[in-house]
Formats: sequence, structure tokens, C-alpha cells
Amino acid sequence: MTDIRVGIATDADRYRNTDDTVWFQEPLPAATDVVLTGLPADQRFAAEIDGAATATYPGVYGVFPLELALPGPDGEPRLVPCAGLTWVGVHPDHRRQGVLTAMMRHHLEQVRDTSGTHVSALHASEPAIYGRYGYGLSSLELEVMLSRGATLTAPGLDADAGTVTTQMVTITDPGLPERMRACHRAHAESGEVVGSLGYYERICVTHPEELRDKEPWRVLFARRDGEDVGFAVFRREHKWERARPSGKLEAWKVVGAPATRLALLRRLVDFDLMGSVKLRSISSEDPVLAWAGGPRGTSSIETYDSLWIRIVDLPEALAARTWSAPCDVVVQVDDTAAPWNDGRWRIVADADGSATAERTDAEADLRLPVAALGAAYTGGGNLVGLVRAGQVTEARAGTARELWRALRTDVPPAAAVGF
Ligand SMILES: CC(=O)SCCNC(=O)CCNC(=O)[C@H](O)C(C)(C)COP(=O)(O)OP(=O)(O)OC[C@H]1O[C@@H](n2cnc3c(N)ncnc32)[C@H](O)[C@@H]1OP(=O)(O)O
Repeated sequence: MTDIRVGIATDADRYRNTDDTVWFQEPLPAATDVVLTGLPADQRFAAEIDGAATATYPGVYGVFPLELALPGPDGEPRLVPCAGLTWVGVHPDHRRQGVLTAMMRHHLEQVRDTSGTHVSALHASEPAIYGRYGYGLSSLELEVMLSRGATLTAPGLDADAGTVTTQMVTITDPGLPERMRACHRAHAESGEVVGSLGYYERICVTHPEELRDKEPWRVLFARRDGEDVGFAVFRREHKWERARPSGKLEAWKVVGAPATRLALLRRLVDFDLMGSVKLRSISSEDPVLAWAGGPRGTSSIETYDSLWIRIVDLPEALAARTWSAPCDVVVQVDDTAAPWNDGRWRIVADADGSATAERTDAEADLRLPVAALGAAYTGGGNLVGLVRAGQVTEARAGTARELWRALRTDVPPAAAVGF
């Protein structure tokens, strides 16, 4: 059995070299501290094995300190701390020897022992990796293609959208990380994540090697009464076809209340010399689908998994959100990766939206993997659907519905930015 030790990665260059080897992209000439912008030194971890190469680590991972927007009182989201698992990579020489499993054990124990943080979240490179460690798919994201000049119809929002002005700046302009973060925090929807300042500083770092024939990322701020009320991060790619302008505009994220997003999108589909507009990180019930006239009103829609959530401290995590309806169920939770959650819990939610989870010896009404609770945590991940899929088992009929109705939200969780 290989002895794998996991701890702080003390050698930043070795950490970075490992990532370059795992992801096999064109290496950036930028200094290591620039490449690692936003990933705090005490949140970079590495796996060590005796006799391993010294230029790389056998495995690495990192954690972005994030806030997760949970369902809160009166439908307003509530931001809680969340560990954003990222930079996971195992050197090709050490794959399938349990390095990831050792790093995941380390991560879950770290989060459990961090005061105030009860959940971990990630975007998965491949969907088959993280379910075994208790992560559940909590939200979907759409990639929506619109044509230039697409009509976005929203009579109930026109007046409000009409009060928004837009201001286009370049991502390297001074003060943008602070502006974006403040605006994102103020307007995050339930299910989204908001980064610390370092996360937005990271977005604003521009490497010439990543630009090539594209312009630098731009930020379109939505302004009302002298305040930022939303923003879109986008860039255009120059293109001509048969002597006609066919530029491609890609929006990485559009932030703001619906009327603000409408104003931003109307501006994004109206840039000169464009042919198409690609909107990434669109929520599964984003109003843009209605504004465009339904799926066939767009040029195309692709669906991907967005945020995966892992409940690390079950009673604390469940108490941190506002519940949508009362429930009283005994749940057998299967959790091998975080055994402190494993076992039977009585979950009681009151009509005021508060909830408790307490250990019990009572017979279980429902049996589920902890990943199912992570999936349902922000209001997505339909537990009745998972019963139908054979991944959640009812001992007492109707209990999946009871728990699900207490967890679900009016609209599914919003798509979360990548990290
Ligand atoms: C949040 C993020 O950062 S996402 C980025 C994840 N990183 C990548 O995709 C980079 C390329 N891939 C890698 O670096 C590695 O292959 C990793 C990290 C995915 C897996 O690391 P390993 O050390 O090989 O995993 P480990 O040996 O601990 O495997 C544990 C189990 O997961 C399974 N597993 C690992 N990777 C995969 C995969 N990509 N697909 C399906 N199963 C997988 C293994 O088969 C093993 O299963 P078992 O317990 O039934 O035997």
C-alpha cells in the first residue's frame, strides 16, 4: 500500500508544474505568483509519496474561499461560506493509486474542521469522478446561442430595463475586481457562488497567450442612479464570411436582476459587426428562454452540469438555509467518504423555514446517498426524480416527496460561475 501524505504545498513552482503536466496546455511564461492569483497560499495542497519526482507533486488540489447563495428568508438568497474545490490533478505517473482519494479525505476533514464552513462545491472536469466522494449535481447551466439582433420580448420588464444604462470597460482597467465582486454579492441568485476579491483579481489577469486573435475580455456594467446593478463579462472575435461581418460575441456571465439582465442582453445582441452571440452559464430557468420565444427562438441550446455540492457537516449545513415547507422524516444517510455524516437523522423543518437534523435510532423513512442531499440542497436535485431513478429508496411512501417539497425552491438554482 503506497503511503500518500497530504498537506500544504510549500513549493509554488512544483505545484504549478504539476498543474501544467496534468492539464497539458501551452505553458504560460508569466511568473508563478501571477498564474496562482486568487488561490491563497494556505489553500494549495499537495500529495507526497516517497521517491516521487521533485519537479512535480504526485497530486495537487486547491480551495477558493467562496460564498454560496442559499435559499433565504422571503426568497432572498443568503450567502454562506463554502470551500470551492479546484485545481485537482494527479500526475499521470501516479494515477489510479488512490492519490485523489487521499486528497479528498484530507479536503473533507479540513472543511469539517473549519469553523463556519459546512459545504464544499466544485465544477467537475468529468462527471464520473465526484459522486463517489459525496458530491451531488445541484444545478445545470445552459449555453444559449442567439443571432445578432435577436428580439427579446418582456413587456412587464421594458419600463424597468429602460432605466438601465450600460458602460463598457476592459477587464484590465483599474478597480474592476472590487466593482464586480460588490455587484455580484449584491445580486447573486440562490445556487450561485461569489468569490473572494482574489477570485475577481484572477479573472482580470490577462495572459497574451490566451488572447491570440481575440480581444481582451470586456465588462459591460449595468448602471442605475449612479450605481452598478449588474454586469456582463464578454468578448468579441473578429470574423468575416463571404464579405459579410460574422463576428462572434461570447458572454461568460451575465449578472443582475431579470430587468437588468434584459437590458444587458439587449445591448449584447446589438454590437456592430457581429453574427452570433453565445451566452454561457445561463441558468436552467433563466428568463432569456422566455424572452427569446422558447428554445426554438434561440439558435441552439446545450445543457451541462454546473455546480456540484457536498454537504460536509450535515446538521449545520441543513440548518443554514431557509426551507420551503414543513417536513418530518427520518433519513438513512449513506456517507463513506465523510463517515461522521453516515447514519440515521431526523430532519424536521418548521413552517417558519427553520430546520434541524438530529441523530436518531428510529426506523428510517428514506434511504439516500449524501450526494442526493447535496444535489437538493439549494433547491434543485429532485428527490422524487431520484426515487424514480432508483438512487433514493423510500421505506415509507411519500417521504421523498415530503423532504423534496421542503427543500425545493420556486425556480431551480442558478448556474454558478466557473472556478
Ligand atoms: C474540481 C476539479 O478540480 S475537477 C478536475 C479534476 N482533474 C482532472 O480531471 C485532471 C486529469 N485527471 C486526473 O488528474 C486524475 O485522473 C483524477 C484526479 C481525476 C483521479 O485521480 P486518481 O488519483 O487517479 O484517482 P484515485 O486513484 O484516487 O481513484 C479513485 C476512484 O475514482 C475512479 N476514477 C478516478 N478518475 C476517474 C475518472 N476520470 N472517471 C471515472 N472514474 C474515475 C477510480 O477508478 C477509482 O475507482 P475505485 O475506487 O472504484 O477503484
